[in-house]
Amino acid sequence: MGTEPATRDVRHDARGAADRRIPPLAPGLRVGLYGGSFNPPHAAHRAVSLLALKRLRLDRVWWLVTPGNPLKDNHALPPLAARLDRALAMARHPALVPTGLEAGLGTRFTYDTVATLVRRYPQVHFVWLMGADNLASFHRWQRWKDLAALLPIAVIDRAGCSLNATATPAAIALGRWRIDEADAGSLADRPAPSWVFLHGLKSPLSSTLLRQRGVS
Ligand SMILES: Nc1ncnc2c1ncn2[C@@H]1O[C@H](COP(=O)(O)OP(=O)(O)OP(=O)(O)O)[C@@H](O)[C@H]1O
Ligand SMILES: O=C(O)c1ccc[n+]([C@@H]2O[C@H](COP(=O)([O-])O)[C@@H](O)[C@H]2O)c1
Repeated sequence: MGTEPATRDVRHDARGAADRRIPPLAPGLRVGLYGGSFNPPHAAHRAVSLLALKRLRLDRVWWLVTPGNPLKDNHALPPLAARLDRALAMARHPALVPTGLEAGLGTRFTYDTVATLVRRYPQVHFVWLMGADNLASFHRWQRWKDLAALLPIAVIDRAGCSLNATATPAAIALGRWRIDEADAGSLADRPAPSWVFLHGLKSPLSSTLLRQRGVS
């Protein structure tokens, strides 16, 4: 009886460590990196991932559940372990892999995370995935031009964002490296910078909406 809480803590710590590890990787794999707060995860996260898997011909999509978006106020952000548990429940697909690896690496800025991964796994084809709203604020991300030079990027259309997403500072600055959507299947093999805007998903779902409805 007296040892029960301690035993539970040990198990929790072991789980926590596993959650923060880099998932298994083989050379040549095509891996989408899909960063997010996932507060809470929702069906559009899954739909974006499945669209990217198919259209970009990826082998996996890792959901990088962030310790905290550097541009957001995170005071009410639930703990990483809780968001990861919900992400695992939402993903329900062998190729969708929620992970807390940024907490394990000790990185918070996407540039630092991606720089670490591409350096450690030079034979893996990583692609950054994000919704169109993030393209609109991308020019405020730390070292965003350097990030765009590290790996190809796919931007997925989002309800309310598509009209102006491609007229934003980052989209204009990176304009000459945009490829045709018809060539999306080759994005993972291309040298960076290279990016594509994927239409075909216009989900109005958001974590904000779910929190407002009290669903989270
Ligand atoms: N409906 C959607 N369509 C396309 N992309 C989406 C959609 N919802 C989320 N994303 C993308 O998923 C990634 C993770 O997003 P996040 O976890 O912040 O969810 P969110 O719904 O945008 O949350 P919040 O409303 O709290 O900002 C981001 O790149 C975001 O642009
Ligand atoms: O690196 C940055 O400067 C940076 C600024 C804003 C957001 N990001 C990343 O963008 C991803 C999407 O965040 P969010 O909160 O919109 O889901 C997530 O992985 C964040 O860490 C990264």
